[in-house]
Amino acid sequence: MKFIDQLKEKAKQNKKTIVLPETSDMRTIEAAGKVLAEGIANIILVGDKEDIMSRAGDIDLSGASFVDPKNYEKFDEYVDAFVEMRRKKGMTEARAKELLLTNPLYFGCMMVKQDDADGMVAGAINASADVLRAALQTLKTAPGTRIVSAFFLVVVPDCQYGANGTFVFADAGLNQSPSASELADIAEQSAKSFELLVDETPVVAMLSHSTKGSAKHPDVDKVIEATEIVNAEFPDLLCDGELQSDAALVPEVAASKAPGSKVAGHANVLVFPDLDAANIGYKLVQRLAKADAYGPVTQGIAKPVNDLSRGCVADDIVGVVAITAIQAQAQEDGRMKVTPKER
Ligand SMILES: CC(C)(COP(=O)(O)OP(=O)(O)OC[C@H]1O[C@@H](n2cnc3c(N)ncnc32)[C@H](O)[C@@H]1OP(=O)(O)O)[C@@H](O)C(=O)NCCC(=O)NCCS
Ligand SMILES: CC(=O)OP(=O)(O)O
Repeated sequence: MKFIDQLKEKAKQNKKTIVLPETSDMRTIEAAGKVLAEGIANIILVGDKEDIMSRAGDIDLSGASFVDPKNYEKFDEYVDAFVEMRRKKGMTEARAKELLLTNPLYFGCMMVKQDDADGMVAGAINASADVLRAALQTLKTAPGTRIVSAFFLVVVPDCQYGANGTFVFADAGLNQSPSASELADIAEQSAKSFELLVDETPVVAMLSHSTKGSAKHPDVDKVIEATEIVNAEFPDLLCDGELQSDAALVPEVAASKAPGSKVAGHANVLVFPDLDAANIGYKLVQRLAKADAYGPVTQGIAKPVNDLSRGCVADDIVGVVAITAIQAQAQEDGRMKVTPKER
């Protein structure tokens, strides 16, 4: 079975309700049809039902729910809740009304916040910053979480590295210049996400342009410090750094560059030193190695809201919907809990 089909099967076991706010986008409509046809999740489409149905053509959306902010019976409830939570940030009733009427990202996040949906997926037509800001402002971090971060689940065809070519790439979507402490949090979160989605032991490489002292630079020092934090706080987690990506992935290179490392040559969770490296890296692998790349999937938000690349195709959206449903169930079960140590 293809890896993505395993994720879909997992999602089907506990059918969740996922809201898709970007209904002016045909890939989103196509994805909604596929999710419904395959029984992966229940779908809420935000917008005018007639308009969406007319654009859907042959795509069967008969199983979807449609919610139009303009005439939704809970609209005023959402406005009140939004004002209440953002009052200290200067939110007024008029501004909240306007935002929830005109910006489907905020409306979708409020559906999740108010428990009318289990998760949201967007980002096919909106920039990541806009999707993530709406989620962070409304849903906030999960208890005990210091930072929210984002990863891609990358599935490389015909690849013997990682978990049969499956990897987590982090943080490829959110934190632009993480500190050593933030990188350590990203590593812990990413290991948990890998375990949840791939069902294999995470092997975490803290990536750098240096392997075990081969280069000296403050950027390298940051990765070394992050690795030390992870190893001190999570001694059971297989994590090593600083490693170049060839040393992280290829056993023969690992043997010469990082002899004795339990991680080098076997990594399946790749923690990049910053967003530039991670975002550029995942797109290169996606486009040059023809990998599937699902995400950016967030980790650490109180309830799952996941992003997409504007370059996505409908099947990417379907995959992220399945991942969102799995995360929602895991959060409900308390499987994603973190207990951060004081630093
Ligand atoms: C996500 C992002 C927009 C947040 O930016 P920001 O300037 O902190 O945005 P805001 O100030 O509006 O923050 C919104 C809220 O999120 C919180 N927040 C921001 N980053 C956070 C993080 N990593 N973890 C937890 N909360 C965070 C802020 O504290 C703020 O909370 P508040 O409004 O309740 O006080 C910004 O980090 C970003 O643009 N990241 C890069 C996204 C991107 O372009 N990715 C590349 C393509 S995938
Ligand atoms: C994740 C990402 O890079 O998003 P976009 O391609 O939309 O900028």
